[in-house]
Amino acid sequence: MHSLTTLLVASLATLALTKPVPQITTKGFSVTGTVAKPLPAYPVRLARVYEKYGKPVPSNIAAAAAAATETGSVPAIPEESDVAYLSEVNIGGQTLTLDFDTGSADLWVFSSELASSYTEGHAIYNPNKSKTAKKLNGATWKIRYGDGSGASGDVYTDDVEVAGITVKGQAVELASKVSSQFLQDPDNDGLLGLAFSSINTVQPKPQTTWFDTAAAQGLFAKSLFTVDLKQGAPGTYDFGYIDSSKYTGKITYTDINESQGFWEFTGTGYGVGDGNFQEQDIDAIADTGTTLLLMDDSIVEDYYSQVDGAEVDQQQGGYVFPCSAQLPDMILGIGSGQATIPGGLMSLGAVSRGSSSCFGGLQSNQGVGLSIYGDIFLKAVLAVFDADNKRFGFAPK
Ligand SMILES: Cc1noc(C)c1CN(C)Cc1cc2n(n1)CCN(c1cc(N)ncn1)C2
Repeated sequence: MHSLTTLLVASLATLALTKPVPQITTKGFSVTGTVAKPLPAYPVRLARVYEKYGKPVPSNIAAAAAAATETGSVPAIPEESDVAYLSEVNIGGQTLTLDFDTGSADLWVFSSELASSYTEGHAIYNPNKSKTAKKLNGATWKIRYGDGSGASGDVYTDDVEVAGITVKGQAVELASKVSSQFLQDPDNDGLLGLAFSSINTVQPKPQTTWFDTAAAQGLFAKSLFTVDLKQGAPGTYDFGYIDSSKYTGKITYTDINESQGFWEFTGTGYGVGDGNFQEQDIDAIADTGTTLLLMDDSIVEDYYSQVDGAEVDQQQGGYVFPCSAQLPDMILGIGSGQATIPGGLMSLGAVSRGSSSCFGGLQSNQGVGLSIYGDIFLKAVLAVFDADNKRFGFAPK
């Protein structure tokens, strides 16, 4: 960066830290007198300028950015057989456990607007019991997921706390209808979408995800979150920072294409066990809301051809194999690196209690043309969803 720019940035930095500035609140401007309380955005924006040009962030700016922004971590608790992972969220003083989903962009909840026969066993959100709820008049939503499940209803805004970080005025979509798949899952009180807000289903005006609302309010020094899921054990979602103790080696990044609203990238190929790596473009999304690893039939058939006794079980709806089988590792090329999914993670366990037949973690994407790198993949890595730089990263752990 040549001297003029340095001078400019430095003067901006000084300005931001000394000049009394109007305190922007959600209700517009109010001047806070002579107290020089820099806008959260300034030091954060300044830190980003330095980062953008690959320069070290001066300690006073980094300190100001850190003081003005938030980070947080929340456990991700696996449901039975790791079919989904649930995390606590507080909405207007009410605690629910939601499925954080990087494959969708609606924050919806089981609510007081559902028939009580549908809410048994669930925590529900009742806006009439919240001091901060406001109805978003005229707004409705309706979502359909890849497996045919879905829900619909109307919309309020309220204060939503995730990982100790509170976002004011967040759109909360109340379910007045949910499909049968959700009724079978008593611990799941709804979803918190972490895909791009461009695919939010609220009409007439789509709303932003909790993460995008928080980022727009300048709450994060770095607009990114990490996902650390584990097989049969609690993991974490971290917001605004990368915890270096959660991975080994280095993080490998690949650019994402957000035009479909997903964390979508082009994988570089795959390998089965210690076999040859097959270089091929794989259009993939990183999706915490999908249990499995869903890929093209050719790859699925290649993988199970190396598993003795593996076969398609129509009744179970996919490949099964003897639970005694030694499963090969699955290697996924991403960016300049390769993610290894150990064979032990490539199973969802016995198809039913006591059965010796196990359900494969890798299944067909039914030819939809997109591969879905779901929880089976995410259990093998520390995943970084970096919105600032429009990139997805992974590291061994
Ligand atoms: C998950 C899951 N899988 O088997 C069961 C049972 C569950 C849990 N149970 C509540 C049923 C269910 C179905 C869905 N979910 N939960 C979460 C959202 N869904 C997604 C998200 C997404 N990104 N992509 C595809 N579908 C479908």
